[in-house]
Amino acid sequence: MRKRTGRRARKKRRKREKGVQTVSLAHESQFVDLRKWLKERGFTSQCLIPARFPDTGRGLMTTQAIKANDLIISLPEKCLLTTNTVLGSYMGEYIKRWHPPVSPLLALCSFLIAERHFGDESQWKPYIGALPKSYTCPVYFPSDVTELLPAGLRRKAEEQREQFREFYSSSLAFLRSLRPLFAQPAEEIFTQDALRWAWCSVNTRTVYMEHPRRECLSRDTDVYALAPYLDLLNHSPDVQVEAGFNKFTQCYEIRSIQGCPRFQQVFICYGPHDNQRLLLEYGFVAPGNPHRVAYVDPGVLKLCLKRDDKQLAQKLLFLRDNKFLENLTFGADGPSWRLMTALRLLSLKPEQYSSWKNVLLGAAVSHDREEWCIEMAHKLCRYLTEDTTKALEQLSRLKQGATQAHLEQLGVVETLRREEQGILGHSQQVLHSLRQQLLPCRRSDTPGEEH
Ligand SMILES: C[S@@+](CC[C@H](N)C(=O)[O-])C[C@H]1O[C@@H](n2cnc3c(N)ncnc32)[C@H](O)[C@@H]1O
Repeated sequence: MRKRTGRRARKKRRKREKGVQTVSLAHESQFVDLRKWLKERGFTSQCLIPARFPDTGRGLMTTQAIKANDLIISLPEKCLLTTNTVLGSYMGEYIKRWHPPVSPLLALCSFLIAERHFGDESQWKPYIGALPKSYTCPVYFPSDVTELLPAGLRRKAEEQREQFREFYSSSLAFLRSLRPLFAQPAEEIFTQDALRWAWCSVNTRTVYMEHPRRECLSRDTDVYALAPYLDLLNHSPDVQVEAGFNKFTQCYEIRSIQGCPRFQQVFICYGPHDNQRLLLEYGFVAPGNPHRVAYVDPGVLKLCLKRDDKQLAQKLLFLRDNKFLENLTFGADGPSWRLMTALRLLSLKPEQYSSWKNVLLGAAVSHDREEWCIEMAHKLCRYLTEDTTKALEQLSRLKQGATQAHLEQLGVVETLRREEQGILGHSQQVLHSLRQQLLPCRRSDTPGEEH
C-alpha cells in the first residue's frame, strides 16, 4: 500500500501519535508541591520525574540512565507514613486508649481519612493530594462488572467485598470515638466510601517494612509503610530490584538490578503475580505478563466431566484432599502439568484406580487415557473460550453509555479477558499438536475406547 504523505495525512498522523506519547507531569501543581514538601524532609530526586505513560498511566521516568546496581530511589524515614507516624500524632492517644486494640491497617486508614478531611490544614496535604481519588480494585466494582470476571476470580472479588464490609462494620465504634477531633460528626467523615478509598490506598501502595509489635495495636502484622513519590513506581514482571529499609542510612531504598535507559519508565516488581492476582490486589492487569494463566475452576471441571463415571465423586475427593483441585491452569505453554495430572487421575478406569498415587506423582497411565485427557483439556479450553467470548460481548454492551469510572473498571476486566483469550487460543493449538502426536500410535496399537 502506498504511504500517504500529504500535509493533512502528516498532521493526522502526528495527532494520532500525540495521543500515545509519554507526557511529563513534573510541572503539575500537585507534583511541584509534593517535591517541595519532600525536599523539606530531606529527599531530592533529580533524575526521576512523574509522567503519564500510554500503556501504564501515571508512573516515574528517569532523565538519566540508571546503571545496574544503582540506587533508583532513597527515601528518608521522615517522609514515610507508618503506624509510628499515626501513634505520634493527635490520633495516637485515641488509639492507645481503645480496647480491643486497633489493627495497624485501621490506624493507617483512619489517619489517611482524617488528613484528607483536614485539607489545606493537613501536614500531609501534598502527599494526600497526589493520591488517586479512586481505584479499580474489585472492591469498587458494581455487580455488573464483577459478573464479567472469570468464575474463581469472581468468588475472590466477592470475598474481598465481604472482607471489606466486615472491616468497615467492625471499625465503626473506634472511628466514632474520634469525634472530638473534628468539627463535623465523625459519621460524615468516616463513611464507607472514605474507608474503601483508604483501604485501597494502603493495599495498593504500601511497601513492606516490619515494625516491632506494640501493645496498643492488635496482633495483626504491621508491615506497612506509605512511601510518597516512591509509590509512583509501577510494576513490571520483567524487572528485578532490591528493596528495603536501610538501617544505616535510615532511608527506604530501591536498587535496580538490570539498570534502566534514559527517558524510560522506571519499574519495580510487586512480585511474580499472575494477572488475576494483580487485578484483585492492585486493580490492573499487565499485558504480556510471563506469569499469565487462565484458571480452570473446580466448578467448570465438574461441569465438563461426564456424570456416568461412578467413581467421579471419589476421584474428586482424592483430588481435593491432595490439593489437586486448586491452581489448575492453562498458561503460555498450554495446559499446566497440574491440570494434566488431575485429568489423568480423573481418566482412570476402575481396574487402573489402584495406581492413583503414582498418577499424582506424575506417572503416565496408558495411551488411550492420555488421549482422553487431551480431549478433556480441549473441552475445558473450549468451555473457557466460550465463557471469555460471552463476557467480552457483554462487556462491549456495558461500555455503551458507561460513566468514566465504570469504563475504567470495564477496561481492566477487558484486558484480563483478552489476555486469557490469547492463552486459551494458544492452548488449543498446543492441544491440537499433542493430539496429532498421539494419532500415529493410536492407529497402530490402541483401539478406540470411551470412558
Ligand atoms: C504503587 S502505585 C503506582 C503508581 C500509580 N500508577 C499512580 O498513579 O499513583 C500502584 C498502582 O499503580 C497501577 N499500576 C502499577 N503498575 C501498573 C502497570 N504495569 N500497568 C498499569 N497500572 C499499573 C495500579 O493501579 C496499582 O494499583
